[in-house]
Amino acid sequence: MKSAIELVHVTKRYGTARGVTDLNLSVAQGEVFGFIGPNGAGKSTTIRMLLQLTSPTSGEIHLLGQRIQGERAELRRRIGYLPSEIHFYAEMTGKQALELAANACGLRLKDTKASDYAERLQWDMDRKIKSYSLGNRKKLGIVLSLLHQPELLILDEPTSGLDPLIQHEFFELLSDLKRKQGMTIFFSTHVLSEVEKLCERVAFIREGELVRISDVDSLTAPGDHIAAIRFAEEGNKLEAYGLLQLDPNAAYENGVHHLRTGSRLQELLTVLAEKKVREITLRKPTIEELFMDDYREERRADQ
Ligand SMILES: Nc1ncnc2c1ncn2[C@@H]1O[C@H](COP(=O)(O)OP(=O)(O)OP(=O)(O)O)[C@@H](O)[C@H]1O
Repeated sequence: MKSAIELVHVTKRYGTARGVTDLNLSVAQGEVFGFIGPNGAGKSTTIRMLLQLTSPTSGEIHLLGQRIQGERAELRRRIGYLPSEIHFYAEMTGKQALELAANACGLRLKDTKASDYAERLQWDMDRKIKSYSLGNRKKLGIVLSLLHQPELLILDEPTSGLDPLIQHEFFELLSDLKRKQGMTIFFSTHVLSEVEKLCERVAFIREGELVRISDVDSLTAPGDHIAAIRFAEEGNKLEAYGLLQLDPNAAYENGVHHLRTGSRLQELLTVLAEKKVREITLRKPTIEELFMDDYREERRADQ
């Protein structure tokens, strides 16, 4: 399959300061790809390079089959971008802002799908921008980013300010765009649970380096669960019942034993079969928890 984004040994330095270091990444056309990392990890730097707002210090970037080198206005027209913070002329209505943007792309607003998108997001484009809540500004930004039917959509922290219902509708819209138009979506966030809902693959970036790229579905092993157990017998049983041997990070809090089974679910069940259990819940680890594991392992390796 052709790639929509290809980073080859991409490094960006700001003077002597780190931006990102030796990124290698390939996003296929039509893929929804999550880009996750804490503040300062290098997400915005990477996005700025994809948008040709800044150049890499070294390495190559290919977008939609073309290498970025110098000014590529034609390529930019095929890309949609939703910035994390959006600023508009306050006295305009949303519709006027859309008209301005449509004209700049050589389009007439009524020939675009703007009103369909606005309806799906329950956004009233006739009000003045100065009256907008954060959520409404975001909605304007979303519609603007989609106005010219881009092949590649780059979203920087797209859901901040959206309430859960609208967020859900926005994700449905993105899934439709992928399914019906084969749009590639590159999605940066530090709200890790979002990528579970939307993305097929995810890359974790930290301190400017990619630490992991993985299919969202295969982030956890089949039997891997987070268990919360309350035994009939009171008190901390982590040692006595051998739970620390199953998971060295197991913890006891307010009468509940928390642990992660990893590949040892069967062993946990054997322990439980011999004890009186009052309550138990099992759930899959979230991406946050998986990410924490990467941190822990690295910290252990550093020590
Ligand atoms: N213009 C700049 N000049 C100097 N250093 C910069 C500049 N932009 C970013 N950096 C540095 O590059 C590193 C990566 O920052 P970046 O903004 O890309 O991270 P981020 O993952 O987008 O974080 P956030 O979620 O906070 O936006 C940081 O160490 C940051 O201080």
